[in-house]
Amino acid sequence: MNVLAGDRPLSDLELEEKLADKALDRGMVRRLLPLLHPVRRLVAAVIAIELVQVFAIFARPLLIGLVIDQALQPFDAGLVALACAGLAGTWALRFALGGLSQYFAGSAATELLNTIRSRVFAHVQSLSVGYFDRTKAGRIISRADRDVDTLEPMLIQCPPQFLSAVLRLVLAALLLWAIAPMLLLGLVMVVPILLLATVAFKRLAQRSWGRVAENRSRFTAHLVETVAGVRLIKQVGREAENLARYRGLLRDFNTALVAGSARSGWFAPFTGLLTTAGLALTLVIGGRGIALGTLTLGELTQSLFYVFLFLAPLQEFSDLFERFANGSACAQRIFLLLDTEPEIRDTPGAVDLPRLNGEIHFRNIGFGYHPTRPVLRDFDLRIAPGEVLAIAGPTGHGKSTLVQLLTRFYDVDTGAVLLDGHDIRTVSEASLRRQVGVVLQDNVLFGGTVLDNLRLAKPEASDTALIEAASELGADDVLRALPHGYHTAVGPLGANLSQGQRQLVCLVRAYLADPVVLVLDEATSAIDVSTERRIQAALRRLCQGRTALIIAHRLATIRDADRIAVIREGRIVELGSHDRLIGLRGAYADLYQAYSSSRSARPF
Ligand SMILES: Nc1ncnc2c1ncn2[C@@H]1O[C@H](COP(=O)(O)OP(=O)(O)OP(=O)(O)O)[C@@H](O)[C@H]1O
Repeated sequence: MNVLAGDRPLSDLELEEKLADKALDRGMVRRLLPLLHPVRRLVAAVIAIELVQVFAIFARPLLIGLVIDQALQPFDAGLVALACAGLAGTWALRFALGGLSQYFAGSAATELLNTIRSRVFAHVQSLSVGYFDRTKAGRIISRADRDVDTLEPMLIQCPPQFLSAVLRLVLAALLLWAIAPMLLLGLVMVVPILLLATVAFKRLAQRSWGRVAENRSRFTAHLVETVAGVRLIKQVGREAENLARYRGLLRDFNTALVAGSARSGWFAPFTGLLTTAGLALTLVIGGRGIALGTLTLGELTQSLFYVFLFLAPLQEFSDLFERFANGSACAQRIFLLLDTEPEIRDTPGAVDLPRLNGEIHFRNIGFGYHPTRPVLRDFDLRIAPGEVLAIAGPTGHGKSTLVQLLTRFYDVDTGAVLLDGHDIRTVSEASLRRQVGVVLQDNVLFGGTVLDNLRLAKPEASDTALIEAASELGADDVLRALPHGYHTAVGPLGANLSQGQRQLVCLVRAYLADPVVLVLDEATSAIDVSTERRIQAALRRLCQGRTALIIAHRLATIRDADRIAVIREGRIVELGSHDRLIGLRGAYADLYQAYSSSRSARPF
C-alpha cells in the first residue's frame, strides 16, 4: 500500500497525464461547448439578463450628466425628480434581475454538473479492473467530484460575465467617442499593455492552477488510502509517518497554491494602476476641453463614469481568466479520465455465451501484470464440467491471477481461457458474468440490509425466496440471529457483520445467481469453528452440480475437492486427488505436512 511506501516515482499513468495535458489543450474548447447544449436556454436567459443590466448601468451616467448640464442652472426640480426616479428604477431593475439571473444560473449549474457527474461516474464504472489496480481511488474521486465542481464557474458564470464585460467595454468606448474622441484615444493607449499582460497572465495561471489541482488530488488520494487502510496503519504503528507524508503533500499543495495566487495576484494591482492612469488622462484631456469650451461639466462627469465602465471589464477579465484557467485545468483532467478506454470490452462480433456445460480450459496461458514480470507461464489446465478443483500453493505464485483471467478482469497475454471451447475474449462480458459466479476474499457487501445484498444476485426474487435460498445453504439461523435478522443494515462495505457472516451472505448471493461455473477465492481470516463448519457445508452445497475453481486456504475445502492443482511460480507442479498427491510425497505433501504441524486452519 502506498500509504506506507512514502515517496515514489511517478507511475506510467501520471506521466501519461502530464504528456496529455498539452495535446488536450487545443481541442478542449471544442469539447466543452457541447456540454452546454442541454442548458443553452438557461445560459441564454442569464446572458440576456446580464445585457439588460448593462443598459441599466449605462443609464446612470446619462441621467447624472443630464441633471448637471440641464437641471442645475436654472434649477429644474421636475427634471431632477425624474432623474432620481430613473436612477432608483435602474437599481430596482438590478435587484429584480439579479435574483432571476441567480435562479437561472443555479438551475443551469445543477443540470450541467449532474450530467457531467453522471457521465464521469458511468465512465469510471465501465473501466477495467486493471485501471483501478493502477490508479489511486482518491485521484479518481478528486476528478469526479472537485474537478467537476470547478467546471461550473467556467461554464455557467463566465460566459454571461464575459459578454457583459465586453458589452460594457464597447458601449463605454462608443459613448466616450461620442462625447470627445480625444478622451477615448487617451484611454486606448493603455489597452495594448493590458491585453499583452492578460495573455501572459492566462498562460501562467493555467499552468499554475493545473499544478494546484494535481497536488490537491494527491493529498485526497492519500486521505482515501488512509481511511481504507486505517487498521493496517494502526497495526504497524505508522500514524506519525503517515501524518508526516500527508503534511508533505499538503505543503506541496500549498506551495502550488501560493505560487498560483502570487502569479494571479499581480494582475489586479497592475490593472488598478492602469485605471488610475486612465482617470488622470481623462481629467487632463476633459479639463482642457472645459477650458476651451468644447466640453460641458456634465459630459466630463459622464466621461469619468465611462472610464470606469471601460476599464473595469478589463480588470474583470483577470478574474474571468483565472476561473477559466482553473476550470480548463480541471476540464483537461476530466477529459483525460473520460478518454481512458476500458482495456477489456466486448469485441465487435462478441456473441452471448450459450448455456454452458461448465468445462474450463486454461490453454497454454502466459500472463503478467507488467510485460517484464510474467506471473503465469505455459499454464495449461483443463477442468471437467461439474468438477471441483482446488488450487493450492505458496503465496504470490499466481493463484488469484487465475481468477482474474477466468472472470476476464484481465486478458491473457498468450494462450486462451476457454469455456466449453469458447474463447472468453470472443463472448459478451455480460453473458460471461451471468454464467461465471465469483466469491472473492474481500467479501464486499454494499450498504443496505442483508436482504438488499442478497437481492443483488436475483433482483426479481421475493423476500421468501431469498430466505429460502439462505436456508438451503444452511445460513438461515446465522442470518436470522442478526439484530434485525435479514433486515439488519450491514454497514459500509458490510462492516457491521463479522467476517464469517459476510462470507455466508456472499455464498448465498452466489447460490442465488446460480452460475454454471463458480470461482471462489477463499477468505483467509480466522472464523469460529461453528461458522467454519457452516461455511464448509454451504460451500459443498454451492458447488453441487457446478464446475468450481477454488483458491483454497482451508484443509477441508482441499480435501473435499475432486482434484488439487499445486502452483509454483506460475506453473502447475502437481495435479491430482488429495490421496494421490500425498502419495507423491512432493510439493503438496510438504504443504500438507506444514499445515498439519502448525495445526492452523489455513495451510496455503
Ligand atoms: N493487480 C496487480 N498488479 C500488479 N501485480 C499484481 C497484481 N495482482 C497480483 N500481482 C502480482 O502477481 C503475482 C501473483 O499474484 P497472485 O495474487 O496471483 O498470487 P496468489 O498465489 O493468489 O497469492 P495469495 O495466496 O497471497 O493470494 C504476485 O507477484 C503479485 O505481486
